[in-house]
Amino acid sequence: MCELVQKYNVPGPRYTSYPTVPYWDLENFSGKLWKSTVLKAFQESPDDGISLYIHLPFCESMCTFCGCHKRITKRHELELPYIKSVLKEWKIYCELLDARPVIKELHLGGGTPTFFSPEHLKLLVKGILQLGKKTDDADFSFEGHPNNTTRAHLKALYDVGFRRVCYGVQDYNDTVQKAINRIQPFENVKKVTDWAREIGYTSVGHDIIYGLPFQTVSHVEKTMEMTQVLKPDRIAFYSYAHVPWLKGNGQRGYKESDLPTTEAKKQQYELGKKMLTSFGYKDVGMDHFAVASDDLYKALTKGTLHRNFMGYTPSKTKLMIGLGVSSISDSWYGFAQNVKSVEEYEHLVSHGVIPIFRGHILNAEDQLIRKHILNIMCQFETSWVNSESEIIDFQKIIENLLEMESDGLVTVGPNHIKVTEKGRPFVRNISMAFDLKLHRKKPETRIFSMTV
Ligand SMILES: C=Cc1c2[nH]c(c1C)Cc1[nH]c(c(CCC(=O)O)c1C)Cc1[nH]c(c(C)c1CCC(=O)O)Cc1[nH]c(c(C)c1C=C)C2
Ligand SMILES: C[C@H]1O[C@@H](n2cnc3c(N)ncnc32)[C@H](O)[C@@H]1O
Ligand code: MET
Ligand code: SF4
Repeated sequence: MCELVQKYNVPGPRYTSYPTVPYWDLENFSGKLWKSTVLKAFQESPDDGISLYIHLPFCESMCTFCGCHKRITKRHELELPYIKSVLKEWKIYCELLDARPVIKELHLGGGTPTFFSPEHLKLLVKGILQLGKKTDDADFSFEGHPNNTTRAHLKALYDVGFRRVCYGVQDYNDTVQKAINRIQPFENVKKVTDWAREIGYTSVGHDIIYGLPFQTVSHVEKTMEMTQVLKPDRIAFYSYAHVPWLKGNGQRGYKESDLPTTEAKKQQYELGKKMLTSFGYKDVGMDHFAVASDDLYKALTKGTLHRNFMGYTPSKTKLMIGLGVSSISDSWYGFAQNVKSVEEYEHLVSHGVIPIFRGHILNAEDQLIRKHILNIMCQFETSWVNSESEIIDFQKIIENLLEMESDGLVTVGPNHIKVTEKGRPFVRNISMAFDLKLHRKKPETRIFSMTV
């Protein structure tokens, strides 16, 4: 296993989209094309509903491991203008659609949604629901910071339909917490987890990371033991993505030599996974574990599991609109990303403009490859019919997989590929075999995190 880890630990995309952002064809993209794909996806899926992601970028202090798009500030007077802008952006989209949108999924991410006051968050969600309506089985969720989520936040969001929350835990060890500038005692996580359950949330998630600076196998062991005490319904167990070259990201306060080696990181993953399994958690897909009764695991068994910019979700909607700075939207036929600066964002929406700055329209090849990568990431297998060979070169893909086949990570049939149990930690590498854009043009600079 160790040799495999060394061998396959290469830079690679996380495939929250295909094509991945660095491979978007910016020249053949326009706001006009984008709007036409949004409308098409909307009209083609009247019954599925749409997904909304809202990015709330502010945080009071900078965690140095964090790869998310955020703005560090203590100026809470920024809250209201930002929320008004998000509602304006939503209005622009609603005017484009020819019917009242039905919302299947709503996720508040960040940054720190709980930076905002409960009143402002309620105002935001009520404003969204004024122009749209919820499906009966809607999944409304948010990311809560254990250090500043209050009972009032949980209650306010519960009242407007939220039933799922995830908290950033990362690691409970003091040395690790100091290194990532995030002092967060167990008591805080316990308090917010208990409150959520008392109020009636049906799914509480914890995010845990391995491979953090100064983190050891025994820190992971201890963090898992403490996690078991609180019994979260879902656990995201992420590999630390070291991407210090991303602009505005604070990954500096520690040295590369403070990070665990590839081998140590793999041991942390193996132990974490073993412990989670022994506690009764099910492995859902890359990075995700859940109790058997959680919707995410049920989706895996039903074959409806889907992956988008939010990570894994229980079902697919054709249209996902991302509101707020840096958010990415997915219209099935295209992707578009919003501008990253708060000022520019607020300026654009105040002029009635959809605030995107780049995007990609999928051609027939992209759509097929995306389908297969989604199958690999969500169902751990994929198959194709002969007519697809006219559009993509499966021989090339099979060639790319030969070495992984001989290492026992996949089985390859004439028109079927299946990830083995041993191959599961390598789904990113296996997906890379399908990424014809990556094979045609290898990146010249570092853009992706390591796959292990
Ligand atoms: C709450 C924080 C977010 C996490 N993922 C996203 C958010 C908002 C959404 C997201 N993730 C990526 C993109 C692509 C945009 C881009 O500019 O490349 C978006 C919109 C990809 C990504 N995420 C992480 C990295 C390092 C990258 C880019 C490079 C790569 O594919 O490796 C880090 C990271 N962010 C989040 C997680 C869980 C995570 C790493 C495990 C959360
Ligand atoms: C939303 C969740 O994303 C995870 N997260 C944020 N940045 C990184 C990173 N660089 N590597 C791995 N996980 C990360 C945290 O666990 C957070 O809670
Ligand atoms: N900002 C929150 C936290 O750190 C939510 C997860 S990170 C985007 O806990
Ligand atoms: S981990 Fe959460 S609180 Fe910390 S900087 Fe990132 S978004 Fe902000």
